[in-house]
Amino acid sequence: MTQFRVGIVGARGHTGGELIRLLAGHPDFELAFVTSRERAGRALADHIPGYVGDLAYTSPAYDTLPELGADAVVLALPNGKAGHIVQQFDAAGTDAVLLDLSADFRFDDGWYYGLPELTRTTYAGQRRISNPGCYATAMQLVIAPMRDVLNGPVQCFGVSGYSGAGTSPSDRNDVELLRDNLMPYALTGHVHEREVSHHLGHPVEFMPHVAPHFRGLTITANLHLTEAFGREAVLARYQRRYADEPLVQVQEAAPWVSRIAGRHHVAIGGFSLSEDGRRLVVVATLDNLLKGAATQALQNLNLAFGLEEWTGIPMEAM
Ligand SMILES: NC(=O)C1=CN([C@@H]2O[C@H](COP(=O)(O)OP(=O)(O)OC[C@H]3O[C@@H](n4cnc5c(N)ncnc54)[C@H](OP(=O)(O)O)[C@@H]3O)[C@@H](O)[C@H]2O)C=CC1
Ligand SMILES: CC(=O)N[C@@H](CCC(=O)OP(=O)(O)O)C(=O)O
Repeated sequence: MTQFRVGIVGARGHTGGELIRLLAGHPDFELAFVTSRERAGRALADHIPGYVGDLAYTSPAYDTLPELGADAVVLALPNGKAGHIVQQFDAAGTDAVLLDLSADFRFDDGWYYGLPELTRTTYAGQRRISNPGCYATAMQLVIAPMRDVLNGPVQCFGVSGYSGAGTSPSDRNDVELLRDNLMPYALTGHVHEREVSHHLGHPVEFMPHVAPHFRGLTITANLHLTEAFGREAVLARYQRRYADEPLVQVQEAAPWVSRIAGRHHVAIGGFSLSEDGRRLVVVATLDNLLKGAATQALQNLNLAFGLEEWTGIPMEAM
Protein backbone atom coordinates (compact mmCIF):
# COMPACT_ATOMS: atom_id res chain seq x y z
CA MET A 1 0.00 0.00 0.00
CA THR A 2 1.27 3.50 -0.86
CA GLN A 3 2.33 5.51 2.12
CA PHE A 4 2.43 9.28 1.87
CA ARG A 5 5.65 10.75 3.22
CA VAL A 6 5.28 13.59 5.75
CA GLY A 7 8.07 15.84 7.06
CA ILE A 8 7.85 17.91 10.25
CA VAL A 9 9.81 21.17 10.60
CA GLY A 10 10.31 22.32 14.20
CA ALA A 11 9.58 18.95 15.75
CA ARG A 12 11.25 19.60 19.13
CA GLY A 13 8.14 21.51 20.28
CA HIS A 14 5.19 20.04 22.14
CA THR A 15 2.99 19.88 19.04
CA GLY A 16 5.77 18.30 16.98
CA GLY A 17 6.09 15.53 19.56
CA GLU A 18 2.37 14.76 19.39
CA LEU A 19 2.45 14.74 15.59
CA ILE A 20 5.38 12.34 15.51
CA ARG A 21 3.40 9.87 17.61
CA LEU A 22 0.25 10.24 15.50
CA LEU A 23 2.04 9.98 12.13
CA ALA A 24 4.20 7.04 13.24
CA GLY A 25 1.02 5.11 14.10
CA HIS A 26 -0.90 6.11 10.95
CA PRO A 27 -1.58 3.37 8.38
CA ASP A 28 -1.18 5.64 5.31
CA PHE A 29 1.51 8.11 6.37
CA GLU A 30 5.17 7.65 7.16
CA LEU A 31 7.66 10.15 8.54
CA ALA A 32 9.92 11.49 5.79
CA PHE A 33 12.06 13.72 8.01
CA VAL A 34 11.78 15.42 11.39
CA THR A 35 13.80 18.59 11.93
CA SER A 36 15.21 20.28 15.00
CA ARG A 37 18.38 22.33 15.10
CA GLU A 38 18.88 21.60 18.78
CA ARG A 39 18.34 17.83 18.54
CA ALA A 40 20.00 17.21 15.16
CA GLY A 41 21.55 13.74 15.05
CA ARG A 42 19.67 12.44 18.09
CA ALA A 43 17.24 9.51 17.86
CA LEU A 44 13.54 10.30 18.08
CA ALA A 45 13.12 7.25 20.31
CA ASP A 46 15.25 8.95 22.99
CA HIS A 47 12.85 11.89 23.17
CA ILE A 48 9.39 10.65 22.23
CA PRO A 49 7.90 8.12 24.65
CA GLY A 50 6.09 5.43 22.69
CA TYR A 51 7.99 6.01 19.41
CA VAL A 52 9.75 2.81 18.32
CA GLY A 53 11.20 3.64 14.87
CA ASP A 54 14.85 4.37 14.10
CA LEU A 55 14.51 7.89 12.68
CA ALA A 56 16.76 10.69 13.99
CA TYR A 57 16.20 14.46 14.03
CA THR A 58 17.97 16.32 11.22
CA SER A 59 18.64 19.99 10.60
CA PRO A 60 18.53 20.67 6.85
CA ALA A 61 18.82 24.26 5.64
CA TYR A 62 15.23 25.46 5.22
CA ASP A 63 16.02 26.39 1.60
CA THR A 64 16.61 22.72 0.81
CA LEU A 65 13.36 21.35 2.26
CA PRO A 66 11.60 21.06 -1.15
CA GLU A 67 14.42 18.76 -2.33
CA LEU A 68 13.67 16.20 0.40
CA GLY A 69 10.72 14.86 -1.58
CA ALA A 70 8.04 14.72 1.10
CA ASP A 71 4.40 14.55 -0.02
CA ALA A 72 3.45 16.87 2.86
CA VAL A 73 5.41 19.13 5.19
CA VAL A 74 4.07 20.29 8.53
CA LEU A 75 5.51 23.58 9.81
CA ALA A 76 5.55 23.56 13.63
CA LEU A 77 7.62 26.70 14.11
CA PRO A 78 6.89 29.80 16.19
CA ASN A 79 4.79 32.53 14.55
CA GLY A 80 6.53 34.53 11.83
CA LYS A 81 8.78 31.72 10.55
CA ALA A 82 6.63 30.01 7.92
CA GLY A 83 6.74 32.60 5.12
CA HIS A 84 10.32 31.97 4.06
CA ILE A 85 9.79 28.21 3.84
CA VAL A 86 6.55 28.61 1.89
CA GLN A 87 8.43 30.78 -0.62
CA GLN A 88 10.95 27.98 -1.17
CA PHE A 89 8.18 25.50 -1.98
CA ASP A 90 6.39 28.02 -4.21
CA ALA A 91 9.64 28.65 -6.08
CA ALA A 92 10.40 24.91 -6.42
CA GLY A 93 6.93 24.32 -7.87
CA THR A 94 6.51 20.96 -6.10
CA ASP A 95 3.07 19.52 -5.47
CA ALA A 96 3.76 19.03 -1.75
CA VAL A 97 1.03 19.88 0.75
CA LEU A 98 2.18 22.48 3.29
CA LEU A 99 0.33 22.55 6.61
CA ASP A 100 1.20 25.43 8.92
CA LEU A 101 0.47 25.20 12.65
CA SER A 102 1.30 28.84 13.31
CA ALA A 103 -0.95 31.88 12.94
CA ASP A 104 0.95 33.13 9.86
CA PHE A 105 -1.58 32.18 7.14
CA ARG A 106 -4.86 32.05 9.04
CA PHE A 107 -6.06 35.27 7.41
CA ASP A 108 -4.84 34.41 3.89
CA ASP A 109 -7.71 33.59 1.52
CA GLY A 110 -5.32 31.65 -0.70
CA TRP A 111 -4.96 29.06 2.07
CA TYR A 112 -7.57 26.55 3.25
CA TYR A 113 -8.41 27.26 6.92
CA GLY A 114 -8.78 23.76 8.32
CA LEU A 115 -11.30 23.56 11.13
CA PRO A 116 -12.89 20.44 9.62
CA GLU A 117 -16.18 20.41 11.54
CA LEU A 118 -16.92 23.93 10.26
CA THR A 119 -14.93 24.30 7.03
CA ARG A 120 -14.42 20.86 5.40
CA THR A 121 -17.13 21.51 2.80
CA THR A 122 -15.05 24.44 1.49
CA TYR A 123 -11.96 22.28 0.88
CA ALA A 124 -11.25 22.42 -2.84
CA GLY A 125 -7.96 20.54 -3.09
CA GLN A 126 -5.73 23.37 -1.81
CA ARG A 127 -2.09 22.35 -1.21
CA ARG A 128 -1.69 25.10 1.44
CA ILE A 129 -3.47 24.47 4.74
CA SER A 130 -3.54 26.69 7.80
CA ASN A 131 -4.31 24.93 11.09
CA PRO A 132 -6.47 26.99 13.48
CA GLY A 133 -5.27 28.22 16.87
CA CYS A 134 -6.05 26.12 19.93
CA TYR A 135 -8.35 28.56 21.75
CA ALA A 136 -9.75 29.61 18.35
CA THR A 137 -10.85 26.01 17.68
CA ALA A 138 -12.72 25.78 20.98
CA MET A 139 -14.31 29.22 20.60
CA GLN A 140 -15.58 28.61 17.07
CA LEU A 141 -17.01 25.19 17.89
CA VAL A 142 -18.78 26.49 20.99
CA ILE A 143 -20.26 29.54 19.26
CA ALA A 144 -21.14 28.11 15.81
CA PRO A 145 -24.43 26.39 16.71
CA MET A 146 -25.85 29.74 17.96
CA ARG A 147 -24.26 31.89 15.23
CA ASP A 148 -27.60 32.89 13.65
CA VAL A 149 -29.14 34.14 16.92
CA LEU A 150 -26.28 36.16 18.41
CA ASN A 151 -27.01 39.65 19.68
CA GLY A 152 -23.77 41.64 19.95
CA PRO A 153 -20.24 40.44 20.64
CA VAL A 154 -19.59 37.11 22.39
CA GLN A 155 -17.32 37.22 25.43
CA CYS A 156 -14.95 34.30 25.99
CA PHE A 157 -12.93 33.70 29.15
CA GLY A 158 -10.12 31.26 28.42
CA VAL A 159 -7.64 29.33 30.55
CA SER A 160 -4.87 27.24 29.01
CA GLY A 161 -2.25 24.89 30.33
CA TYR A 162 1.26 26.24 29.90
CA SER A 163 2.23 23.88 27.05
CA GLY A 164 0.19 26.33 24.94
CA ALA A 165 3.00 28.85 25.38
CA GLY A 166 5.53 26.65 23.54
CA THR A 167 9.05 25.79 24.65
CA SER A 168 10.84 29.14 24.34
CA PRO A 169 11.17 30.40 27.92
CA SER A 170 8.61 33.06 28.89
CA ASP A 171 6.54 34.04 31.93
CA ARG A 172 3.72 31.95 30.46
CA ASN A 173 5.61 28.67 30.67
CA ASP A 174 7.63 29.44 33.81
CA VAL A 175 6.40 26.90 36.35
CA GLU A 176 7.69 28.98 39.27
CA LEU A 177 5.69 32.06 38.23
CA LEU A 178 2.65 29.89 37.53
CA ARG A 179 2.68 28.09 40.87
CA ASP A 180 -0.66 28.75 42.68
CA ASN A 181 -1.35 31.33 40.01
CA LEU A 182 -3.68 32.22 37.14
CA MET A 183 -1.84 34.54 34.77
CA PRO A 184 -3.88 36.95 32.59
CA TYR A 185 -2.31 38.10 29.30
CA ALA A 186 -3.26 39.71 25.94
CA LEU A 187 -6.63 40.72 27.42
CA THR A 188 -7.60 42.60 24.26
CA GLY A 189 -6.47 41.97 20.71
CA HIS A 190 -5.17 38.39 21.08
CA VAL A 191 -4.62 36.87 17.62
CA HIS A 192 -7.28 34.23 18.34
CA GLU A 193 -9.82 37.01 19.04
CA ARG A 194 -9.20 38.31 15.52
CA GLU A 195 -9.09 34.81 14.07
CA VAL A 196 -12.47 33.79 15.51
CA SER A 197 -14.12 37.13 14.67
CA HIS A 198 -12.80 36.82 11.10
CA HIS A 199 -13.79 33.21 10.44
CA LEU A 200 -17.15 33.30 12.22
CA GLY A 201 -17.93 36.72 10.76
CA HIS A 202 -19.04 37.89 14.20
CA PRO A 203 -17.16 39.88 16.88
CA VAL A 204 -15.70 37.95 19.77
CA GLU A 205 -14.05 39.43 22.88
CA PHE A 206 -11.45 37.06 24.28
CA MET A 207 -9.68 37.16 27.65
CA PRO A 208 -6.94 34.50 27.90
CA HIS A 209 -5.16 33.22 31.01
CA VAL A 210 -2.55 30.58 31.62
CA ALA A 211 -2.65 28.18 34.57
CA PRO A 212 -0.17 25.83 36.31
CA HIS A 213 -1.36 22.63 34.58
CA PHE A 214 0.56 21.40 31.50
CA ARG A 215 -2.04 20.67 28.84
CA GLY A 216 -5.73 21.29 28.15
CA LEU A 217 -7.70 24.51 27.82
CA THR A 218 -11.17 25.66 28.79
CA ILE A 219 -13.35 28.39 27.28
CA THR A 220 -16.37 29.85 29.06
CA ALA A 221 -18.43 31.65 26.40
CA ASN A 222 -21.07 34.28 27.19
CA LEU A 223 -23.60 34.61 24.35
CA HIS A 224 -26.33 37.28 24.20
CA LEU A 225 -29.23 36.06 22.06
CA THR A 226 -31.78 37.81 19.84
CA GLU A 227 -34.64 35.67 21.20
CA ALA A 228 -35.44 33.77 24.39
CA PHE A 229 -34.34 30.12 24.51
CA GLY A 230 -35.07 27.22 26.86
CA ARG A 231 -32.28 24.83 27.89
CA GLU A 232 -33.73 21.87 25.98
CA ALA A 233 -33.89 23.85 22.74
CA VAL A 234 -30.27 24.96 23.13
CA LEU A 235 -29.07 21.45 23.94
CA ALA A 236 -30.98 20.10 20.93
CA ARG A 237 -29.25 22.65 18.66
CA TYR A 238 -25.78 21.54 19.78
CA GLN A 239 -26.67 17.85 19.62
CA ARG A 240 -28.10 18.22 16.11
CA ARG A 241 -25.17 20.27 14.88
CA TYR A 242 -22.55 17.81 16.10
CA ALA A 243 -24.50 14.51 15.83
CA ASP A 244 -22.13 13.10 13.18
CA GLU A 245 -18.91 14.54 14.60
CA PRO A 246 -16.85 11.98 16.55
CA LEU A 247 -14.44 14.68 17.72
CA VAL A 248 -17.11 16.93 19.25
CA GLN A 249 -18.88 15.58 22.32
CA VAL A 250 -21.91 17.46 23.59
CA GLN A 251 -22.75 16.80 27.21
CA GLU A 252 -25.20 18.24 29.75
CA ALA A 253 -22.68 19.12 32.46
CA ALA A 254 -19.92 21.71 32.06
CA PRO A 255 -16.75 19.81 31.01
CA TRP A 256 -13.63 19.98 33.19
CA VAL A 257 -10.22 20.73 31.78
CA SER A 258 -8.66 18.08 34.05
CA ARG A 259 -10.56 15.42 32.07
CA ILE A 260 -9.53 16.48 28.56
CA ALA A 261 -5.74 16.10 28.76
CA GLY A 262 -4.57 13.44 26.31
CA ARG A 263 -7.98 13.19 24.59
CA HIS A 264 -8.55 13.99 20.94
CA HIS A 265 -11.99 15.60 21.04
CA VAL A 266 -13.66 18.84 22.11
CA ALA A 267 -16.17 18.59 24.97
CA ILE A 268 -19.01 21.13 25.05
CA GLY A 269 -21.50 21.49 27.89
CA GLY A 270 -22.84 23.57 30.74
CA PHE A 271 -25.66 25.33 28.85
CA SER A 272 -26.73 27.80 31.52
CA LEU A 273 -29.44 30.33 30.56
CA SER A 274 -30.34 33.57 32.28
CA GLU A 275 -33.86 33.86 33.67
CA ASP A 276 -35.11 35.72 30.58
CA GLY A 277 -33.59 33.07 28.27
CA ARG A 278 -31.63 35.64 26.29
CA ARG A 279 -28.17 35.03 27.74
CA LEU A 280 -26.44 31.67 27.38
CA VAL A 281 -23.19 30.51 28.97
CA VAL A 282 -21.49 27.42 27.47
CA VAL A 283 -18.17 25.75 28.32
CA ALA A 284 -15.78 23.99 25.92
CA THR A 285 -12.59 22.09 26.71
CA LEU A 286 -9.95 20.56 24.46
CA ASP A 287 -6.35 19.43 24.64
CA ASN A 288 -4.40 22.31 23.06
CA LEU A 289 -1.75 19.89 21.75
CA LEU A 290 -4.30 17.49 20.17
CA LYS A 291 -7.61 18.89 18.86
CA GLY A 292 -5.97 22.31 19.34
CA ALA A 293 -3.03 21.33 17.08
CA ALA A 294 -1.82 17.79 16.15
CA THR A 295 -5.13 15.90 15.91
CA GLN A 296 -6.65 18.69 13.86
CA ALA A 297 -3.55 18.69 11.63
CA LEU A 298 -4.06 14.96 11.05
CA GLN A 299 -7.73 15.49 10.15
CA ASN A 300 -6.56 18.09 7.61
CA LEU A 301 -3.81 15.89 6.17
CA ASN A 302 -6.26 13.00 5.83
CA LEU A 303 -8.61 15.29 3.92
CA ALA A 304 -5.83 16.56 1.64
CA PHE A 305 -4.79 12.99 0.71
CA GLY A 306 -8.33 11.73 0.16
CA LEU A 307 -8.30 9.52 3.26
CA GLU A 308 -11.15 9.08 5.69
CA GLU A 309 -10.87 12.12 7.98
CA TRP A 310 -10.41 10.25 11.26
CA THR A 311 -7.85 7.71 10.02
CA GLY A 312 -5.03 7.30 12.53
CA ILE A 313 -6.78 9.14 15.36
CA PRO A 314 -6.98 6.74 18.31
CA MET A 315 -10.70 6.70 19.05
CA GLU A 316 -10.14 4.80 22.31
CA ALA A 317 -8.45 7.96 23.64
CA MET A 318 -11.63 9.97 23.13
N1 LIG B 1 1.60 24.63 21.91
C1 LIG B 1 0.34 24.67 21.56
O1 LIG B 1 -0.57 24.35 22.34
C2 LIG B 1 -0.04 25.09 20.19
C3 LIG B 1 0.88 25.62 19.32
N2 LIG B 1 0.51 26.04 18.08
C4 LIG B 1 1.49 26.60 17.19
O2 LIG B 1 2.32 25.54 16.71
C5 LIG B 1 3.65 26.01 16.49
C6 LIG B 1 4.60 25.13 17.29
O3 LIG B 1 4.37 25.27 18.65
P1 LIG B 1 5.04 24.37 19.80
O4 LIG B 1 5.04 22.97 19.39
O5 LIG B 1 4.42 24.77 21.06
O6 LIG B 1 6.57 24.70 19.72
P2 LIG B 1 7.61 25.85 20.02
O7 LIG B 1 6.98 27.15 19.71
O8 LIG B 1 8.14 25.68 21.34
O9 LIG B 1 8.77 25.52 18.96
C7 LIG B 1 8.70 24.58 17.98
C8 LIG B 1 9.98 24.43 17.20
O10 LIG B 1 10.39 25.68 16.69
C9 LIG B 1 11.80 25.69 16.54
N3 LIG B 1 12.22 27.07 16.79
C10 LIG B 1 12.17 27.75 17.94
N4 LIG B 1 12.58 29.02 17.78
C11 LIG B 1 12.89 29.14 16.47
C12 LIG B 1 13.38 30.18 15.65
N5 LIG B 1 13.61 31.38 16.17
N6 LIG B 1 13.57 29.93 14.33
C13 LIG B 1 13.33 28.73 13.81
N7 LIG B 1 12.88 27.69 14.56
C14 LIG B 1 12.66 27.88 15.84
C15 LIG B 1 12.33 24.71 17.56
O11 LIG B 1 13.24 23.83 16.92
P3 LIG B 1 14.82 23.87 17.04
O12 LIG B 1 15.27 22.66 17.73
O13 LIG B 1 15.21 23.88 15.61
O14 LIG B 1 15.18 25.13 17.79
C16 LIG B 1 11.15 23.84 17.92
O15 LIG B 1 11.31 22.54 17.39
C17 LIG B 1 3.66 27.49 16.93
O16 LIG B 1 3.44 28.30 15.81
C18 LIG B 1 2.46 27.56 17.86
O17 LIG B 1 1.93 28.86 17.89
C19 LIG B 1 -0.76 25.89 17.65
C20 LIG B 1 -1.71 25.36 18.44
C21 LIG B 1 -1.43 24.91 19.79
C1 LIG C 1 -0.87 29.69 26.84
C2 LIG C 1 -0.46 30.34 25.55
O1 LIG C 1 0.44 31.14 25.52
N1 LIG C 1 -1.13 29.98 24.46
C3 LIG C 1 -0.83 30.48 23.14
C4 LIG C 1 -1.77 29.86 22.15
C5 LIG C 1 -1.16 28.74 21.38
C6 LIG C 1 -1.64 28.73 19.95
O2 LIG C 1 -2.59 28.12 19.49
O3 LIG C 1 -0.99 29.59 19.27
P1 LIG C 1 -0.87 30.13 17.79
O4 LIG C 1 -2.06 30.92 17.45
O5 LIG C 1 0.32 30.98 17.87
O6 LIG C 1 -0.70 28.95 16.94
C7 LIG C 1 -1.02 32.00 23.02
O7 LIG C 1 -1.87 32.55 23.67
O8 LIG C 1 -0.36 32.58 22.15
